[in-house]
Amino acid sequence: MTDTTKFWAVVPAAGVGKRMNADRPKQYLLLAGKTVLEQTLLRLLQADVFSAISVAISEEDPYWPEIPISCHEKIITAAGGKERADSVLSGLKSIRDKASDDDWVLVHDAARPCLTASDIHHLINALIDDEVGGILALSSHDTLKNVQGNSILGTLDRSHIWRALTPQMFRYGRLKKALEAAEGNPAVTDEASALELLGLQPKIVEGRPDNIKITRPEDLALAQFYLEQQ
Ligand SMILES: Nc1ccn([C@@H]2O[C@H](COP(=O)(O)OP(=O)(O)OP(=O)(O)O)[C@@H](O)[C@H]2O)c(=O)n1
Ligand SMILES: C[C@](O)(CO)[C@H](O)COP(=O)(O)O
Repeated sequence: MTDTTKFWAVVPAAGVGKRMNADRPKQYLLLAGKTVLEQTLLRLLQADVFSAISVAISEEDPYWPEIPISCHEKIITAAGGKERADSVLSGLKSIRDKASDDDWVLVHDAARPCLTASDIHHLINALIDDEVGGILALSSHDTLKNVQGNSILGTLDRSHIWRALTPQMFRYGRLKKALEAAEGNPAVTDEASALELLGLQPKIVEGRPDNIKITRPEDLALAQFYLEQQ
């Protein structure tokens, strides 16, 4: 890495949060006195490593202009897309005049507010000299079953099954090209899967188990607990 390499963050925050069954998108629900999105952005800013943070916001979003952090000097707003991958690509395009192809981009879900600055630096330190990049992930502590309907077909080798988290860290140019090549592909639910489609093998870096994604109603209380413990 040259000492001119910069770090950028892209935060997909344009989802509707269907599984949350709330009166607003989950990134705008209150968590420890702030919105989920503000908590997430504060975590990224606390890492003190990003040249800028591009936040992909739905064009129907009335909440974003009302939260003070949207005016932060390091925050850039991008238009969200139909799927998460489209929002991430839009975020990448919003910094194309600033980022170099060899700069690192960390993509982090708005819905993961319990990320710690230490895990951001853990991921960067682990991959800074890597050829491809990679992701924070969690190994499984449970027995894993291959299931069809409600029947068990067999037991999986848990050493080969990891749960992908975010941030996911890749070089700007390669990530943008991979997502452009994968546009419209529903199998691309994270950045690593777009790189995999190019035949690359992103690395796994074990992350903290409290870096949960707020997805269902019960996740909010768990996130509150984790923020209180950190
Ligand atoms: N078109 C989309 C869809 C999702 N996201 C973001 O991607 C992250 C992870 O996605 P997920 O947990 O699936 O969020 P939602 O799509 O909002 O949830 P649901 O599937 O329950 O609607 C979230 O921060 C979400 O805001 C996005 O930026 N653009
Ligand atoms: C990117 C991600 O957080 C990795 O686990 C996850 O795939 C995003 O949530 P979604 O429900 O797949 O959109």
